Amino acid sequence: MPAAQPAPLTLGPPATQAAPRTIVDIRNLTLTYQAADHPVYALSDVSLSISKGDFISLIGPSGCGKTTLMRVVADLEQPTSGEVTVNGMTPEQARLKRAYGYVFQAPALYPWRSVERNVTLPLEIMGLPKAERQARAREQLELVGLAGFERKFPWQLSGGMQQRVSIARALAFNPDLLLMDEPFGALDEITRDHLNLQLTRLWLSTRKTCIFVTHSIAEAVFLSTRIVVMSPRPGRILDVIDCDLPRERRLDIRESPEFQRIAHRVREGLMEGHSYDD
Ligand SMILES: Nc1ncnc2c1ncn2[C@@H]1O[C@H](COP(=O)(O)OP(=O)(O)OP(=O)(O)O)[C@@H](O)[C@H]1O
Repeated sequence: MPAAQPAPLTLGPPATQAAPRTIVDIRNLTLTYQAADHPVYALSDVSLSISKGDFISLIGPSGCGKTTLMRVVADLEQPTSGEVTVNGMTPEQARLKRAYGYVFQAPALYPWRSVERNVTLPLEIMGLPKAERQARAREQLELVGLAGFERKFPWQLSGGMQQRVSIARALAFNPDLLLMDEPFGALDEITRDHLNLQLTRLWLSTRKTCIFVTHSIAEAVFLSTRIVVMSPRPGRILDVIDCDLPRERRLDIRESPEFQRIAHRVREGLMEGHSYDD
């Protein structure tokens, strides 16, 4: 009998175990924050199942709980009631196993570390050898179109480039799931178009499961396989819309009748849940 091999570094379920098709399962999730003087009803009875390879956008009015929902999946908030599993694990287990990468609204890079050393930071914490850290960082920086920028510092890059560095950092430890909280919200429209294109290519080549928060209907339709439309607070799911456009998307798909039809349905959902009287 061959000698037992040392266990490989597990970044998700063990390789021998077939990956579960459902990556994120949310059942009857309710979350109430206890603010100083009153409860804040952030989420009410949210149920959603996200399959491997899905690109899900969460869209809804400001304050409807989109970030809260992502933070529950990431084990950064605890639900008041309901169940959430990530890769078949509790959010806490998934966090400890580094099952997801998280991209915040602002790039949150360390200004004193080079681009490469920002990307290698989570790998340093995991204790990977230097050569492997560098190889992985270079690979991820190439994926986000930043090959050649390894030695630059964040302050030498544009906002869009900084956000690409934070995506590379989130991908560096090869998580199954990528959580992105309005990563392009602060960028101008042309840069945003460019990053949307790059993100679809990245998603196509890596087949990561993505949850993406946005306020832009066009961005949601362009990127997603499914769009989750949420109501004003307390956030509930109003509609889940399949985006059955071809997976390989160019920007001019936005002119197509099918794209317009989906965008219209998202807009209708948002208007239905929202009062515009004031
Ligand atoms: N730690 C907290 N304590 C109390 N209330 C909170 C806390 N975090 C968020 N909230 C409130 O919960 C609600 C949902 O917030 P959340 O940030 O999830 O909304 P959002 O849909 O992501 O908003 P936006 O689109 O503006 O980013 C808001 O009313 C917010 O003020």
